[in-house]
Amino acid sequence: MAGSCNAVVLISGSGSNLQALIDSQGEGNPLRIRAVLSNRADAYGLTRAKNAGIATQVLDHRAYEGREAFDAALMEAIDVFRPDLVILAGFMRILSPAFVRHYEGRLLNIHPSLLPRHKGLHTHRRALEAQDSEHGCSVHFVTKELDGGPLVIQAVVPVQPGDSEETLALRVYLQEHRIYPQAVRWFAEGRLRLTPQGAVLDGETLPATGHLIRT
Ligand SMILES: Nc1nc2c(c(=O)[nH]1)N[C@@H](CN(C=O)c1ccc(C(=O)N[C@@H](CCC(=O)O)C(=O)O)cc1)CN2
Ligand SMILES: NCC(=O)N[C@@H]1O[C@H](COP(=O)([O-])[O-])[C@@H](O)[C@H]1O
Repeated sequence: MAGSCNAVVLISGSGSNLQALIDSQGEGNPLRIRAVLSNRADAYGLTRAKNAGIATQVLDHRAYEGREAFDAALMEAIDVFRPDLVILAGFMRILSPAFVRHYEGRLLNIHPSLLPRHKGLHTHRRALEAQDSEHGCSVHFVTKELDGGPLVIQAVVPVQPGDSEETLALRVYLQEHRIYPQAVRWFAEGRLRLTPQGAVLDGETLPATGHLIRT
């Protein structure tokens, strides 16, 4: 990664986290997003990438016979760009063990909950149904355990009386757009890495929560 950190971003939807990462480039940040790949052709994130002059490609998972076949095609498409880092930014497919093995240690994800609470989908609704007083978002290294990889950063947001899924999601999004660019920049600068002991930042193993931010 001499000088710059080549990244490929995987999306499935709006791409607001992708936009935050695009906007974080430059100003001494070694991050260089070389391509954006989506499993959905209607993902608005593809438009964001094109507007930023970034290469895009769609691989529709429904066109493949099973998860492993899709993941094999995805790896082939990703490796064309020889990435130092693969970033999941609202990518809504569970990745096979073969995919994770291939990229482990250079594969990050952002999840809209305070992991390990509310792994999986529909996290804002589940936080409200559980009457959680706090919610938030987590950046983690991706492992074969779904949403179970070592945490890098978490941002905590309060759940407010009368919150709907939409109002809570907006509050979480604001923090996602802060913590993901920060975590990615740490990796791009060579400060963040995955070890058997967990996520390590500047030589120090991070706590189980990762770097915790309270808003
Ligand atoms: N092996 C891993 N794969 C993925 C991880 C991970 O930690 N390990 N993180 C997810 C991201 N994610 C939550 O942060 C997530 C994405 C998708 C799903 C899911 O159930 N997907 C369904 C399809 C849903 C759809 O198409 O709308 C599926 O793949 O069958 C759960 C969690 C990314 N992958
Ligand atoms: N389990 C994965 C998951 O739910 N990821 C979530 O999808 C949204 C994508 O928004 P975006 O496309 O605007 O970045 C984000 O809230 C992200 O945390």
